[in-house]
This record gives sequence, C-alpha cells and structure tokens, in this order.
Amino acid sequence: MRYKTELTRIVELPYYVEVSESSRKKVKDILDSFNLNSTLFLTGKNSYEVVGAKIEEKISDYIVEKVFVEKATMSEVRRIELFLGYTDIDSVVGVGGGKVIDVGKVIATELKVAFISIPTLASNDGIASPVASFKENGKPVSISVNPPTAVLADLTILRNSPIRYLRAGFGDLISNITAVKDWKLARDKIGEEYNEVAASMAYLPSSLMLNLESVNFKDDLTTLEKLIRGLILSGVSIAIAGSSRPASGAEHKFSHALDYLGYGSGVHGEQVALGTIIMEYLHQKYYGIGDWEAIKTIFEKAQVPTTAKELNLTKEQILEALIYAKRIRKKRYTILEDVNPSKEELELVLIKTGIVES
Ligand SMILES: NC(=O)C1=CN([C@@H]2O[C@H](COP(=O)(O)OP(=O)(O)OC[C@H]3O[C@@H](n4cnc5c(N)ncnc54)[C@H](OP(=O)(O)O)[C@@H]3O)[C@@H](O)[C@H]2O)C=CC1
Ligand SMILES: O=C(CO)COP(=O)(O)O
Ligand SMILES: [Zn+2]
Repeated sequence: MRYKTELTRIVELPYYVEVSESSRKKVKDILDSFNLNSTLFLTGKNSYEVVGAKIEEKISDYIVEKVFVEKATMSEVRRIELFLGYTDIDSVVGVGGGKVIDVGKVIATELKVAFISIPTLASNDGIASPVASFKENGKPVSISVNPPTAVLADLTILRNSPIRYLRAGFGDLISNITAVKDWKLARDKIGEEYNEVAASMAYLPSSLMLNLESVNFKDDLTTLEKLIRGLILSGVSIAIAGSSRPASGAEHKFSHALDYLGYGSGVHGEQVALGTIIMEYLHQKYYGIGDWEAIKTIFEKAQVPTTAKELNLTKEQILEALIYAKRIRKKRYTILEDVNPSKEELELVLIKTGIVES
C-alpha cells in the first residue's frame, strides 16, 4: 500500500452536532454563535408545513430569502442561486428531507457559506455527510460537497416523521456492514488505502444494532437515537475517509444500478438494504465472514422490505441490476468485482435469501 505524502490527515467535519428532543430550538443560538445573520432558508412544501414554519418564525430576523426546494438537481441549485442574485447571504438553513439537505449543501459549498442541517427525515446518512446525491436526466450522481457546519437532529421531529423513511435510514445504516467488508477486501486484494477510524465509525454503530431484540423507531427513543447517531457517524466517516467508501460498497452499486435502470419503487435505503443481504451472503460464502441471516432478521424486525415483491421488482430486474452494478464506479473494488458471480449464481443467492421465490 502507498500513502500520499502528507504526514497527517486534515479533515473537514461539522463544527456542531446535536441529537436531542429539542435540537430544533437551538437554531438561533447556532446562528448567533457563528455570527451569522443573513440566511437563505431552504425547505420543502411538506416539511415546511410540518416543522419548517415554526423554525422560520424563530429566526425570521435572520432570514433574507425563503425558497421551497422542488427537486434535487443542479438546475434547481442554479434556479435558487439566480433567484438570490446579488443578495448577500452568510448561511443556508435547510429544513427538510434529503432533497432539501442535499440542495442546501451544494448551494452552501458553491457560495462558500455556512450550512445548518435540520433534517425532517432520517432516510440516509446524507444528514451530516459531505456528499450530495442528485438525479440528472433521471440518472443518479454523487457530488462531493462541504459537510454541514452544524447538524441539529431533532428527535421529536424525526420520531413523528413517516415511518417508511426511518426504516430506509436503518437500511442505509446497516449497509455499512457490507460496505466496510468491501473496503477491507479492496485493501487486501488491490492495496487500496484504508482508514481504520473511518471504517470503525461506519461499522460499529450498525453492527451493534444487529443485536437488538426489537426495532421500533416510533415508540423507543433509545433505538431512534441509535439510528440517528449512527447515520451521523456514517456521514462523518465519509468525511474522514475522503470518499463514501466506508458507507458505500457493492450494495450501493446495486441501488445506483436500480436507479439507472429505473426499476422498482424502492427509496435509496430500501434498495441498499436488499443489496446488503445479497452482498453479505456472498462475503459469507466466499470468505466465511458475515451472517446474512442476522441481517435479514434485523430488517424483518424493523420492517425494512426484504423481498423483491415489496419493492415492485421482478427477479429479472434484480439480476440485471446486479450485473449492471459492476459498470458503476468501476474503480471501487467490491465483492462483485472480486467474485464476479454469474447470473445463475446470483439467481441462486436471490432464492436462498428468500428475496425471490423459487
Ligand atoms: N446525500 C446522500 O448521501 C444521499 C442523498 N440521497 C438523496 O436524498 C433525496 C431523497 O431524500 P429523502 O429524505 O428520501 O426524501 P425527500 O427529501 O425527497 O422527501 C420525501 C417526501 O417526504 C416529505 N417530507 C419531508 N419531511 C417530512 C416530514 N417530517 N413529514 C412528512 N413528510 C415529510 C417531502 O416533502 P417536501 O420535500 O415537500 O418537504 C417529500 O414529499 C434524493 O434526492 C436522493 O438522491 C439519497 C441517498 C444518499
Ligand atoms: O449513499 C451514500 C452513503 O450511504 C453515498 O454513497 P454514494 O457515494 O454511493 O452515493
Ligand atoms: Zn447510502
């Protein structure tokens, strides 16, 4: 393995992170403590109704413009930046789901201002990560951005958010188990640079959740808190690694492939959850490390979809996406590149794991 020439790593991390039942109330304090007073307030139509309006009220003196984000694309970023024109802003406050947070991260990065992330959904680890995921011409692209300056993860907001997105967030968190296995594989097989701190931050919170007796994000605040903290650590692990490596392996390639091909009705975390069962199966089969049944069981306990049918996918579509996955990010070495499973073998995996019926 060869390292770059610098002797220590310089990493950009969020300055302030709070996970509590009242984090939303801190937004004014945060703006004050960073000496920020000209804010672009970004939100979504639904998130505004549910929580955004109340947060807006608290910082109305600081807001210079409010914009509703409609889609997660570069053209939406341009629309908002053109709308701002010569208006001076020193911060972006984003109150919404992944779409709003990602658009906020890109705008704050381009305009070199602070970004305060107030997620109203916890559907993926983008809450605190330096990655924005856009769809351009219907195709997914991942963009490197600055991580948020502050993350205010409010458990009251998130507990009351639609359960489907919390379950999807759980899928995205558990997927770190196979992502880190793939990273280790790349270290061992092709000498890829590996960072134990980033890998542990991504891996441990998800692996510890495998032992839960039950998984209920609505009624059990401790489990919800573990999910949110895990997703935040996952985002920070990406910042430490300098790429999404600790949180995105073959299971993510599979999910990106489904998006490319336009198959099924799953959201990101649901798709990667299915991918995680498949990749864990392959890791277990070829290297004896892993327990795909434990992963499937924890998904079932959390009511994360574990079958093709639940995501409106056919067996053929999943197989096509698994084959297509190798064309995505060819340089990211994973179990798929290592084993190069045939279509017949993959079909057997789908049947053995119960993802499709035989
Ligand atoms: N950065 C990253 O690493 C990743 C980013 N993504 C990206 O994230 C985006 C998807 O984000 P996701 O969070 O799944 O969903 P969205 O942000 O698209 O929101 C989904 C729906 O939920 C609504 N909504 C938001 N908050 C609430 C709430 N508290 N109560 C009720 N409804 C609510 C939204 O309405 P409204 O918008 O009107 O408020 C919208 O209708 C995609 O663009 C995807 O590419 C996906 C994976 C990783
Ligand atoms: O979703 C992500 C991590 O969970 C981001 O990963 P990608 O770089 O594959 O988009
Ligand atoms: Zn993800």
